[in-house]
Amino acid sequence: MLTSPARLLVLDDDPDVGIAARLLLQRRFGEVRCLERPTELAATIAQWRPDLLLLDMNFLPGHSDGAQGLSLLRQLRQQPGAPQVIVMTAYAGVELAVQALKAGALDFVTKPWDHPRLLAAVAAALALRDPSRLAGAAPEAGPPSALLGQSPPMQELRRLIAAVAATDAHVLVLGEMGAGKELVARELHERSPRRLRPLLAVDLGSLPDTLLESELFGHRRGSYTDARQDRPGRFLAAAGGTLLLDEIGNLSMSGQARLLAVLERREFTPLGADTPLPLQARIVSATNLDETALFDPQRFRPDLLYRLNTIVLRVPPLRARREDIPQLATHFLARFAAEHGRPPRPLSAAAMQRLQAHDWPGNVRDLRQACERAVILAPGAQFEPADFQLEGLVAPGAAPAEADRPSTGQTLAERERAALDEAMRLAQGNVSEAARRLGVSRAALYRRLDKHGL
Ligand SMILES: Nc1ncnc2c1ncn2[C@@H]1O[C@H](COP(=O)(O)OP(=O)(O)OP(=O)(O)O)[C@@H](O)[C@H]1O
Repeated sequence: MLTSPARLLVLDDDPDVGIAARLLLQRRFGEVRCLERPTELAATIAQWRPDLLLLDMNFLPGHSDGAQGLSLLRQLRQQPGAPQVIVMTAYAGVELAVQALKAGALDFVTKPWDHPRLLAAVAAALALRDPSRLAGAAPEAGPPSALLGQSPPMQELRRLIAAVAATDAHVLVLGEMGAGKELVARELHERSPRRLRPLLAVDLGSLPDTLLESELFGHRRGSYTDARQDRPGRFLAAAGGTLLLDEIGNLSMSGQARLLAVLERREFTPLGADTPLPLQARIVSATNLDETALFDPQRFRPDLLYRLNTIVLRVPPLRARREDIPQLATHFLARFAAEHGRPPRPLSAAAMQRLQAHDWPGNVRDLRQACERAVILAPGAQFEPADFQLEGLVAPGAAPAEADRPSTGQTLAERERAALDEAMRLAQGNVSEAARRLGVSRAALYRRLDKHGL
């Protein structure tokens, strides 16, 4: 898509910086003008109306505290219609970056800059101002979708993702474990103007209450005994990008209260800091709690839910979209064959039927794992039903084969425990390896091991 060229203004007392910025940015984004003195800034903005200002933080020789840049930034924020600002400094510590963001900068880069980093920051800033620029500014940045499945519910989900991606609305992703909630959050980020900034995820289920604020809000050096240096929290690190709050349903009541305060005020205060910072990350939250539990006020604050669920994306369980199974299975089998150095092999018709008939209580993650196991263990030239070891399978209208007969009365919890046991055994106790085999994060595995007392 063609978009109108952007207007970029660079203010830096070093003319070489202006030349370098023009060489890098002009061809890609539009016109670049350079100023060396802050006194020319107001008139240039008024007359030329730039979309974005790249602002040096120090103009007087020997100064490195960024005070001049900060003061200019504050003045600019008072002016309606002023451009977005990315600050540049050779002396960026977290301290100055934090102050600049607090004063209203959208982002910061250090000099000498890293080209991809500066290009990404500029593209993201322009896209935030005008999402239609994204396609023209960085066509290679949008990867093909990783979210497979052409069933009607998946098509509907994709349509919703496309519709909300360009907005800043908070999104709540609901679905059973392993259904693809994190992948949906990634897809949302990748389709959004924020995709050139980070997508960060915090697993609230494994984060103790005591670490919640430091992790999300960050802290200043000395704010508590172990805080030896400043640490930007996730809210700050995801500025301009997306923050996925995973397992939000596991957040304690006090954690819920603290999160609510941030979302209401759209600002947060790092531990030990005096003034708040603006919340510039888009919040996407996810949970596998079912909706009855989530709407239980004893468990989850309705006022927080109301903030989080501006848009709700429901990821259907795999058993509700069995027509997606062939595509997913074929994809996983090919991928794991390549990964494990095995030749590609077809699925027999019986195996495909078997996979489609299975209920997949652990959803796509289960299917993925069954496919990896089959790739490693299957002896024949094609995959047969028994290669997937689907104990517990009851194909509708069909008696299960002897080898696949369900182990009597096993509950989901028992099967989860058995899967954990098996993964830990195969990984010889190595948690990272076991987590990889199960397709979950280390934190999620620890939580589940803990739940089962393993
Ligand atoms: N539609 C899909 N297409 C391709 N891969 C998928 C799809 N859905 C899920 N997966 C894969 O299945 C695995 C589980 O997905 P994901 O981690 O997104 O699930 P989740 O719902 O967030 O799980 P949990 O609730 O346990 O955290 C991942 O490896 C993911 O890449």
